Amino acid sequence: MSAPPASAAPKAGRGRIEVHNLTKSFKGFRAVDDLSFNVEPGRITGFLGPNGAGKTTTLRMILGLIRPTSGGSTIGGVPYVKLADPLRTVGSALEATNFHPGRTGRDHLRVLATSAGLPKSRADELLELVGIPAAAKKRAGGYSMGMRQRLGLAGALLGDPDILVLDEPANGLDPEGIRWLRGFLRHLAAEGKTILVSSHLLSEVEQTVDDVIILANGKLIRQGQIDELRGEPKVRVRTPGARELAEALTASGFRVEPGEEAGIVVAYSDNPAAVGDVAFQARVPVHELARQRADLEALFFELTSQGTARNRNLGDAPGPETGAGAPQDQAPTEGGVR
Ligand SMILES: Nc1ncnc2c1ncn2[C@@H]1O[C@H](COP(=O)(O)OP(=O)(O)OP(=O)(O)O)[C@@H](O)[C@H]1O
Repeated sequence: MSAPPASAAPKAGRGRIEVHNLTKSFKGFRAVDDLSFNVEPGRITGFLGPNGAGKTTTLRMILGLIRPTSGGSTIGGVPYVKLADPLRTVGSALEATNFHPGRTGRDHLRVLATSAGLPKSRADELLELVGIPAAAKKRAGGYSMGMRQRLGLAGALLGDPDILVLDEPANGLDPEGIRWLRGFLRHLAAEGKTILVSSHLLSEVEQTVDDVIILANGKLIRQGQIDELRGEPKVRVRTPGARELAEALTASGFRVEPGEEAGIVVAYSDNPAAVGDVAFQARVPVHELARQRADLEALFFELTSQGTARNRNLGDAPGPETGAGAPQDQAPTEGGVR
């Protein structure tokens, strides 16, 4: 019996991206090095790493735009280039600046819609959806970076795909735009879509993402839920009676550790009220009491800048050769929305 067509892939795994041992070398330089991870439906996954870590190269391989040197990736169990209906399966926005400057936003989307066999009316629907209906008649050359980002997102959503792959979608957005994007992606994830967004700043996406995949020098450094990265919840107390409070908290069953300076006690707890109650009962004055938030930016920096993760693009490790990749590195594009 012959294999079922791609569109008959089991629904449960339809939106999952699987990357296995993905490697890309440019003239001997390993831009992506034996990368394996999964991206799950209904969640927003941050694909993170400093400049040059290999994020865009990985996304381009997932989308069939360049050929891996070894390893591979699948979407719902099928490699991108074998998808029966790629535009209705995966939408992507890799380069927000890559629009014909003389073409209006509406025309840009209409061209994409026509080439994908979708009705032209999708163009106006999408411009409305991403909040730039007034940009329909304006030439893309006059768009702000934020408008280009939204137009890129509209292009990615044309085929109402189950999966969205967005490269640095928050770049160039103002705070209102970032907040809008966050809500928009959350809404799409709640509909069950798989959302993979890259960023070189964990702090930029920490309020947006459920899961993180962190890269440095082409290698996987960390993968998991963002809450795991934040670590155990803690409550930080500033008090002139640090020793007494630490003893009282320990006697009440809290695990404590000294703070970064004298007069600070840190209790492992997600319940500031309970910590405050112990201080009150022990008659210890409290000058400040608050949840201690993990400094994810510092953690990200630590994870991606130490030891072997030290950025190879900063000069003290073998770096990439200059110049564009050899022509044989480019795979034929399959009409993906970019
Ligand atoms: N076509 C190419 N030819 C040679 N080297 C390349 C090519 N494309 C990417 N590289 C190199 O591969 C490494 C990874 O680049 P990539 O663009 O994937 O990183 P990134 O994580 O997306 O970085 P950024 O956040 O700056 O966009 C870089 O050192 C880059 O110079």
